[in-house]
Amino acid sequence: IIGGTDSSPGEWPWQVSLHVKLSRQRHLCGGSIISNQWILTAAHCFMSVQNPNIWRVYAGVLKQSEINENTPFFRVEEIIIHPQYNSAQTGYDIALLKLDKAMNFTDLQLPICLPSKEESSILYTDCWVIGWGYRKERGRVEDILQKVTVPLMSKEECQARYRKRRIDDKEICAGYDEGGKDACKGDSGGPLSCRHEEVWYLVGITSWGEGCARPQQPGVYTKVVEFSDWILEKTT
Ligand SMILES: O=C1CSc2cc(C(=O)N[C@@H](Cc3ccccc3)C(=O)NCCc3cc(Cl)ccc3-n3cnnn3)ccc2N1
Repeated sequence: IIGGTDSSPGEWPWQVSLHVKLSRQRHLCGGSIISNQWILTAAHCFMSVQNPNIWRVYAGVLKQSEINENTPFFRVEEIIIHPQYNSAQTGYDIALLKLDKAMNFTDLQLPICLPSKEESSILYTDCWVIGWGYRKERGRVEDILQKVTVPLMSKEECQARYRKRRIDDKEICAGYDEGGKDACKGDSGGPLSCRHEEVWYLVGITSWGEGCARPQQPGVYTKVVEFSDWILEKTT
């Protein structure tokens, strides 16, 4: 996260850290708890590692330094990547992880609401992107979960910023024309969370951008409301 600040314990209880354990173990992506057995994240996280057995899901953590060989984690029973996914820049950057067992909800691990199609006309004005990603383009994974507020922008404005690309109806952009606040490497798969009338909704999944926090290069997120049928089909 560029231009953000430290989160507090329990501030974002739906945020999880997805680790890959090969010879070493490391945080690779963020994700969001949407039920006691399902995590929503980005499809691109799995392009090099599709084997469910090497993934570890850490919930209820604020700091990466809380994670060690004794920290409890969930194993992944199934990885469901959207069938139309090709690359982050061409959309459908969404995946579901089925946990090997249902988690107990606590103050530190709770699900976030999925936006419903009926409410897709809501203009969200209080949106935050969070993660343990880099604080600058050439950085490193951060210890304390970072948060930054970013304004949503229209598809037309976003398309004007990305002339060489086609911004899909199932993508949503957020950021500042002057740059300075954005997601970055290590944040992908995590939530773009928006609060509306005291309830938090999972509006976006951190997907791609041209550099991090550059002027007129907003972050591009998978627009979750466009996939509610797919999510319901796969998780019920
Ligand atoms: O221990 C380490 C050090 S190396 C490392 C790299 C990455 C990484 O590149 N992540 C990518 C995605 C990815 C994940 C898995 C495999 C390959 C790539 C990412 O987050 N990418 C974020 C994409 C992004 C989204 C928005 Cl909304 C705005 C700007 C950007 N960025 C543009 N340039 N950098 N970030 C993630 C974890 C890592 N852990």
